[in-house]
This record gives sequence, C-alpha cells and structure tokens, in this order.
Amino acid sequence: MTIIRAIVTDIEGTTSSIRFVKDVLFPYARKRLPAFIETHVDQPEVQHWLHEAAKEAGIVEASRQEIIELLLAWIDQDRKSTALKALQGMIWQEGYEAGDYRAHVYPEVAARLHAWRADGLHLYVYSSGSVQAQRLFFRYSEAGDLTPLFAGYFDTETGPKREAASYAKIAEAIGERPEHILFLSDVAEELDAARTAGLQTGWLLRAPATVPPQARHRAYADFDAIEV
Ligand SMILES: CSCCC(=O)C(=O)COP(=O)(O)O
Ligand SMILES: [Mg+2]
Repeated sequence: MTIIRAIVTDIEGTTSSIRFVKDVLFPYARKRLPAFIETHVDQPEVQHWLHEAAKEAGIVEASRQEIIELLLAWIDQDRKSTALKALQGMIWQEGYEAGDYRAHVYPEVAARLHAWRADGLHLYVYSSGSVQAQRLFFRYSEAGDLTPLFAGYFDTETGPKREAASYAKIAEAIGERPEHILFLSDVAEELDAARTAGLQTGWLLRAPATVPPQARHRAYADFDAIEV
C-alpha cells in the first residue's frame, strides 16, 4: 500500500449507522420541514435553496406548498439533492442544540480518528449531507465533539459521490496526490469513483459476512481493522 497522508470518510454507513440517519434525522426533518419553511422563508439562504430545489425539479413557478411537498417526497426517496440537504442541515441544528438527539458513531470510530491524527494523518469528511450538517453531526456526536479532528468537509457542492471528478477536486483541495489519500465508504459505487480518480479505497462492511467473494475493494468490518 502506498503511504497514506490523508483520510476522507463518508458518514452514513461508515462512521455511523444508517439506522440513526433514517430513523432519527430524516423523520425529524420531515416533521419540521413545513413549519421551518413557513417561519424562515424570509431568510435569503432559505429562499436560495427553495429556488434551487424548484430549479432541480424543473418547476418554473412553484407555490410554497408545492415546494414543501416536493421536498417531503425527496426525503422519502432519500434523494441526495444539495438543496434538500442544505435545508435538512438547518432543521437538524435546532434538534442538536435542543438536545433532542446526538449523532451516532460506531464505538471504535472516535479512538481510531484520534490515533490517526496523532500519527499525523489529515482527516476529512465527504458526505451527501451538507457541510453544515456534517459539522453539527461531529460536534454533537455520542462520543463528544469530534470536529477538532477534521481539517475539512466536502458535500455535493463539490460534486456527486459516484463521479470520479468529485474525488479529483477533493484531492486538489486537500493538496495531496490522489494515491496518498484513502477514501472510506460503505457504498461500492462511491469507492469505484474514488479509485478511478486514483485514490486508495476502503470498504466498510459492518456485517463482514456480507463481503462478496470477489470484492472490488479492500473490505473492513470496522475502523480498527484498517491499517495505514
Ligand atoms: C451529515 S449527516 C446526514 C447524512 C445525510 O443526509 C446523508 O444523506 C448521508 O449520506 P452519506 O453520503 O454520508 O452516506
Ligand atoms: Mg454512506
């Protein structure tokens, strides 16, 4: 393995359980989204993302109610829309600050991130959740505030997670050659894209019995199994 200088990690299914995102975060945003939009519609940032959502859907003149229904449908579809993710992040902030929940991280993750930092590795996040949502996630994690460990965050404003160009942009932003970066994810198509851009890859399969016999990527049961 070529020397690793930076690690870029996905969140859902990699540092944290899919169940927390689907059973806690998404329903929280779904329940509060209509009232959030009604009460924050004058904020330029909210207006911007509502406009982006309508544009993404190809709707020229949408009523507020139509956009709300569109966004609720996208939550149900788990659509990785940059506009939806930005609005979800704003709603989740209220829940984190009110102490309604803390972000799940698998038991070994915090200690392993600390160990990698102590070894001089630079750590980054790349998730479909907005950068704001990522910062909140790790600030209010069950393992405490993990944000001091991360040097940067990337979301779909950099590009879709299944496109190689996104990883090339991340490598350039980090300032490392792609082969010195390890990308960790639970989704094989994201790892394929990262590999196409020249990054090293690690596939987090938290149920190791599910590793296919001819896995395309080096597979790990947890962060402790990863050697860098
Ligand atoms: C940043 S927390 C919310 C996660 C989220 O909204 C999501 O879509 C997860 O996508 P990921 O790329 O982390 O698998
Ligand atoms: Mg994932």
